[in-house]
Amino acid sequence: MNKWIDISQPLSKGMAVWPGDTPFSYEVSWPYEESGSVNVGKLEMSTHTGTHIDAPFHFDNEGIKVIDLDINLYIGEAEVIYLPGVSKIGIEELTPKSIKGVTRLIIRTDHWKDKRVFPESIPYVEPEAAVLLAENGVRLLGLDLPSVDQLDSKELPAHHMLSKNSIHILEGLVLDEIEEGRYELAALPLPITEGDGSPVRAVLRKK
Ligand SMILES: N[C@@H](CC(=O)c1ccccc1NC=O)C(=O)O
Ligand SMILES: [Zn+2]
Ligand SMILES: [Zn+2]
Repeated sequence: MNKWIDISQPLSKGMAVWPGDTPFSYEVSWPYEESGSVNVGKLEMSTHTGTHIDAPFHFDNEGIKVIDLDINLYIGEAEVIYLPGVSKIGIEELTPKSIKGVTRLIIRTDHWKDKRVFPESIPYVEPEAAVLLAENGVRLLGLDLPSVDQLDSKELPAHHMLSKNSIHILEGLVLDEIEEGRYELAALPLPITEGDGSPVRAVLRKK
């Protein structure tokens, strides 16, 4: 049996977050010395920190929230494809890859090399690609990038087109060591009832 591989960014102080967003912080707010029996921690973070999923509510006031997401999307068979050096992820880039019948598609670009620094620009998903992905059966798209849209986009066309085509989004994966092929994926969101997104612990196991 193959081992599970962690493809999540460690959550730690000073980690890269979206410019202007809440920095990640963890502290022991009630230390052992005070409580007499336990350390109790306190977290403060953006829901879009590190490896995370977006709920449609993130980009649509009428969209569903994290608690309403189908957990079956985030566990199961996944296909990893490698698109090194691309400036966008469009029909042209996807056509050479066989993605027929793939429910969970994970794209390794290697574009975000130093995860300690937020990137200046990223390859983005072309809205038309969402239709092609949906036609092939994709329901979850995971990437080693902090967004599926250009970083300065206000309209977020890829987020909207993916969502319109029933494709959910998993961002900020660490895929440096992951070869193309068929895997099992688990990347479950936390049950944040009002959530617009959630950090996940994402793991892969080669099939
Ligand atoms: N769409 C990005 C996040 C994003 O756009 C964002 C995250 C935190 C603070 C501001 C953001 N966008 C602001 O224009 C994502 O899905 O992670
Ligand atoms: Zn996000
Ligand atoms: Zn996003």
